[in-house]
Amino acid sequence: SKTQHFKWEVGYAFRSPDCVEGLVMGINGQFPGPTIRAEAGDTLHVELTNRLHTEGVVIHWHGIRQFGTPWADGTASVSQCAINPGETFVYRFKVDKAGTHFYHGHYGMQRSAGLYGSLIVDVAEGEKEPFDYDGEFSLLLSDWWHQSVHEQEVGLSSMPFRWIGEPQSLLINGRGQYTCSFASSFIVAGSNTTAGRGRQCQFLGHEECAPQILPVLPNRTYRLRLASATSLASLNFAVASHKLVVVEADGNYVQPFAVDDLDIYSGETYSVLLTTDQNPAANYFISAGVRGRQPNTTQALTILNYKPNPPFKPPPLPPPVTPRWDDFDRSKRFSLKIHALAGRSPKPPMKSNRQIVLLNTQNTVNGLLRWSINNISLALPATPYLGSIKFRLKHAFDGAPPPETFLANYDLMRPLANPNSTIGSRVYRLRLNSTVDVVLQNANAMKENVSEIHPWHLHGHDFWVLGYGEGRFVAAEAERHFNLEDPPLKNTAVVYPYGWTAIRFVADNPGAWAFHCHVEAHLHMGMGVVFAEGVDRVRGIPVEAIACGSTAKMRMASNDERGQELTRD
Ligand SMILES: O=C1O[C@H]([C@@H](O)CO)C(O)=C1O
Repeated sequence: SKTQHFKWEVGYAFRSPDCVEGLVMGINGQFPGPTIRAEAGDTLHVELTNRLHTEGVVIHWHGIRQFGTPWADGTASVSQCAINPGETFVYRFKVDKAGTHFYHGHYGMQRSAGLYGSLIVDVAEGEKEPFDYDGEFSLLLSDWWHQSVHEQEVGLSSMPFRWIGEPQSLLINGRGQYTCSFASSFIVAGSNTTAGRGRQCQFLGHEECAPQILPVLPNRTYRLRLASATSLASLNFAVASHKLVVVEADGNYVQPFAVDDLDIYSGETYSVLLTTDQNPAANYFISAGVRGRQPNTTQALTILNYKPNPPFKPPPLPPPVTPRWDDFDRSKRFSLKIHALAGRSPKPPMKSNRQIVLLNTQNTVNGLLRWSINNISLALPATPYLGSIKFRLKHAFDGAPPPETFLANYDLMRPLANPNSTIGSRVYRLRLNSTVDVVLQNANAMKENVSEIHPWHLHGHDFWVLGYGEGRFVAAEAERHFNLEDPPLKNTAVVYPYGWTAIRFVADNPGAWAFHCHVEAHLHMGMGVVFAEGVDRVRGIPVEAIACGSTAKMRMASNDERGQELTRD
């Protein structure tokens, strides 16, 4: 293993991700940011300088557990202070496990501004993956708005509320087409399958918004690494005429299974194997279309280009049809196909020490639309939790324990009679090395007969997905059906409308960790909680991570010396 050094500058640039010019947040002038390629066991040393003129920034390494380096998790207000314009923060951490990951901004809604990139970890030298392939491609999926992130943020916290709406475009590796389609000859009336804007794109290949084509040879097997950095969209991914064999989910091996298409939620990653066993005289469409919410966005397209066909040779067959957005039974069937690969992943403890039930509801707080968890809507404090817990700064956040469940007579199927909830900053304190079950319980939103889909992402840990269910989670009944045999290990899991999802994890990573809906707007509206375990054991928090809020004042009050010691202790 080795240490890899990167010098990155985050800044805005004019780009045309979907053929329409706007501002993107890039790294070293690149959008999406540079791909990091490492080997398991490597240490990454990323020197990040903020070249935004008036905003702080942080970068979260999604899927990396940050054992021993909780301050490098890159979550503003949780693991560190935002990096100020002109300042530099060094992210130094180990990538301990092979897998498909990505990185992204985690301050305000900066992920939506385009701050993301791929992070691929290969197996360590001498190790082997449990499958073979001849070549690979990384496809980072995202959604894109023409409205600025600032307008989006202000709209979400305005009265009257202004929802961000569905994205204008879907992007594959930062490329989409808003003004034209390169499958216009296949337009299906009334469907979002192909671009509604009938103009045919004329690409030479060098255009910023030209799709990145995947060149392949016949009769080979390719690994497609998919990662969804979307802000809102749940996606369905497919390659016309080709089967996809799922082998990895969120950086963990799964029991291989073949599908025609797969659902991928924001925050998830998958590897699929594709064999080029179709007629080699043709090219084939690759598509990603919206699922889970009523779509108003045309599907993202690129081409599987059988060599030696020209890259843009039009495929004779239409793009795959994205399954109906609200066919949730279909989505659930896919979720239930995912099992851990025997012998390659740890099994869950058979019992948990604690069960936390998290009910999500859409609420109003002083008339503003918010999301709440057990009736508390998360408002991140000015002082990051890691520092304020470590140094016992009592007034930096609400120290009361948050509720472990919700009222038994709560009607999940109706809008709240009283939609008021409160803003809060409480923390679930977990006993170090205890086994924790979390049940995500979905419910009706503000509008009747609406319950939305939410992908939840846990920082600092992988978790086992023990089960999904409909309606109210009833422990005695549900637990009998938990999968304790071969549940998949993941870091993101979806909770379906009016349903529940049960996960289990071991709180074995000293630090403060966010657990939240990965829909950017929903987190902004309060849809998250914070877990903390063993923080008193955390040693070596860099000064830069705590140079704000109450931890900064603490250091000044102690004339710097005690502060220095404290952070070194
Ligand atoms: O948080 C959300 O707000 C809107 C809608 O519920 C109210 O406009 C929407 O679709 C969300 O996901």
